[in-house]
Amino acid sequence: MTKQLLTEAIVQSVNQGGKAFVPYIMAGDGGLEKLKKDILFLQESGVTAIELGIPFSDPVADGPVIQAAGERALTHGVTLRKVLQAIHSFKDEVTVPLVLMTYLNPIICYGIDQFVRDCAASGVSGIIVPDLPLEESALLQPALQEADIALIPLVSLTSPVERIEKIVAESEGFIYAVTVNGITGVRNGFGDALENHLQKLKDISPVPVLAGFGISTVEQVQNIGASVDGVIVGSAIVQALHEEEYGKIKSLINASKPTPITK
Ligand SMILES: O=P(O)(O)OC[C@@H](O)[C@@H](O)c1c[nH]c2ccccc12
Repeated sequence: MTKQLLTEAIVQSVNQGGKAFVPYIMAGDGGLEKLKKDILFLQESGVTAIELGIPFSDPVADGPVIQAAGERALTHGVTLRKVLQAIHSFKDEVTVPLVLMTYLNPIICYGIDQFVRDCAASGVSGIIVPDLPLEESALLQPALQEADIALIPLVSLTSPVERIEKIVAESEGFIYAVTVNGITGVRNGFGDALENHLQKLKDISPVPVLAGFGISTVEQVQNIGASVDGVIVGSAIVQALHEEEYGKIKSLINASKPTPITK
């Protein structure tokens, strides 16, 4: 699937009167056999796209829930290569865009060109590399361009305006607006400056803006979603999948759908 389809999927969720909902899952949490089941469950439950995390030994941006999921996946012997092979094996059944989230090191070990070719062959439409600074994006960009895969930029709350403008100008797929300073994980409140920040991003961005980090409840999906094109929910989904609380996942997804008119 191409990067245009990723953007279109988000736009479509918004045009239908709701918001995009993108769950983050840790590939291979519970073993790679479970990956297909998880992806198809989320797809059938109405998600817009799926962010697929690759387990890594040194996940510097990750909080305790995702770290623990990564460790479980690593115990199952999950690697970047195995994840790409797995999604390749069932790609004909996947209709939602997949965004791969991996740190830079596994990509370098894999070989950049081979990595991008294999992502394209497995139907990946975007990648997120949290430890790749904008200044180094040329490392991946030519190969990704060729393969029609988006490099999704992360914009933090503390990025200065000039930097945000630069990131936004080069953005593809969507912009990942990080809602808190710090690591991933469930949080109860957000800073006062958040709504303004998200609004500003939306005003200047040519691609959709999705907000992520610390979104774990139906209310947060609705409240944060209201300022942007959609939300990304990681830790809450990872935990619920681990505990097989499928109803909880469905209600989070439903919170992004158009609200029925009640008389
Ligand atoms: O877990 P949270 O707080 O819901 O945040 C989403 C996040 O988990 C997911 O997008 C993600 C997982 N690892 C990352 C590393 C960097 C940026 C983003 C991520």
